[in-house]
Amino acid sequence: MWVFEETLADGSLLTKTINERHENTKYLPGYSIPENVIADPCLRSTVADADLLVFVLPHQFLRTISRQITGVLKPGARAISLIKGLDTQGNDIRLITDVIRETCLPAPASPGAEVVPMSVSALSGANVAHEVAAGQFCETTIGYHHTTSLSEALVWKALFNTPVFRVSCVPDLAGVELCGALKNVVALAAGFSDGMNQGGNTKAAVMRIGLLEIRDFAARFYRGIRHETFFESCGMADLITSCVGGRNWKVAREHAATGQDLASLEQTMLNGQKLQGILTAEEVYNFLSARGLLHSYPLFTAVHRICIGEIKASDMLKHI
Ligand SMILES: NC(=O)c1ccc[n+]([C@@H]2O[C@H](COP(=O)([O-])OP(=O)(O)OC[C@H]3O[C@@H](n4cnc5c(N)ncnc54)[C@H](O)[C@@H]3O)[C@@H](O)[C@H]2O)c1
Ligand SMILES: O=P(O)(O)OC[C@H](O)CO
Repeated sequence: MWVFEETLADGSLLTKTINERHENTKYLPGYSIPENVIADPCLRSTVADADLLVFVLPHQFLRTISRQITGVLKPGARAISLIKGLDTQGNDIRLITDVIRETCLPAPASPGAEVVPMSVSALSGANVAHEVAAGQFCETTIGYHHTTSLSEALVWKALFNTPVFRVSCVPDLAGVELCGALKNVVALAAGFSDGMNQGGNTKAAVMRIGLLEIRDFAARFYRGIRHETFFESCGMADLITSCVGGRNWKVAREHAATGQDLASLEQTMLNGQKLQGILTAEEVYNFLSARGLLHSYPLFTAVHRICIGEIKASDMLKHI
């Protein structure tokens, strides 16, 4: 397991602490990591011989790591993304799995041979990390490209599925990824609603409107989106858990209740963890704005405007 190296508050290195204590004391304190998982600060040596690569890091760091590993990966290696976010190029939005496929290239099978890009799937679901680590039952969804075969996804299912982590596979890669990324924007909206002391009816309305915007966005801009995907764990279920106890929800609630700015709250409340919703709201806003479509996504638009201080959280409901 590659771990971004950090010096902890007591002066020790994060990788050394993980390997000696078998616990990630900064990001997942209180849970044991199996002894066969070794934290390695060297990205290239970690990935060099891997047949299966699991990408799970805040999406803003992906392009930096892909630059370091391209050409090092084993020919025939496959990847799966657990990242909930999007990538932007100017005013264009890219799926994270596309970025991995295009920028993390394997070495050629023999000198001079054509480089064959990796097959990349996505896993996303109602999977708040500490609950998964505690072994509480949950479900998750693996999305594979609708033009490829189920056998690709079954490799990943064999790796991830357990009696308490139940995996379903759907031939809708874009749908699974978009649900995972866009629910973070809706979770911010739900947090603003709760922070303003609105009740369950209002929050339910915010979540419903948010789910419609997610579905509309996916269907408008991507091919092969399946209606059923929104009822998988990656859809409705992740939206619910994120709006009930996720970090985006928590920080947004605090912002609406106290008026403190979101960036400082992210720092003080999350101890180095990152909010994905603020960045995703900005990316989606720029993408929609460039296409003259902000009016079709009032909730996504209002969330970004609140994040940049253009409107107040207390005015959100007027805008949606
Ligand atoms: N935490 C959850 O409950 C959860 C659940 C499901 C999916 N996800 C998704 O998984 C992805 C990662 O989330 P997370 O919660 O593990 O991370 P996080 O938000 O807790 O961010 C901290 C992580 O970022 C790493 N990091 C810090 N600086 C870095 C850098 N410069 N380069 C590379 N890595 C750096 C840290 O080592 C640490 O692993 C996100 O897309 C998130 O949406 C998270
Ligand atoms: O804590 P959040 O808001 O990043 O959400 C965590 C997971 O994505 C929930 O499935």
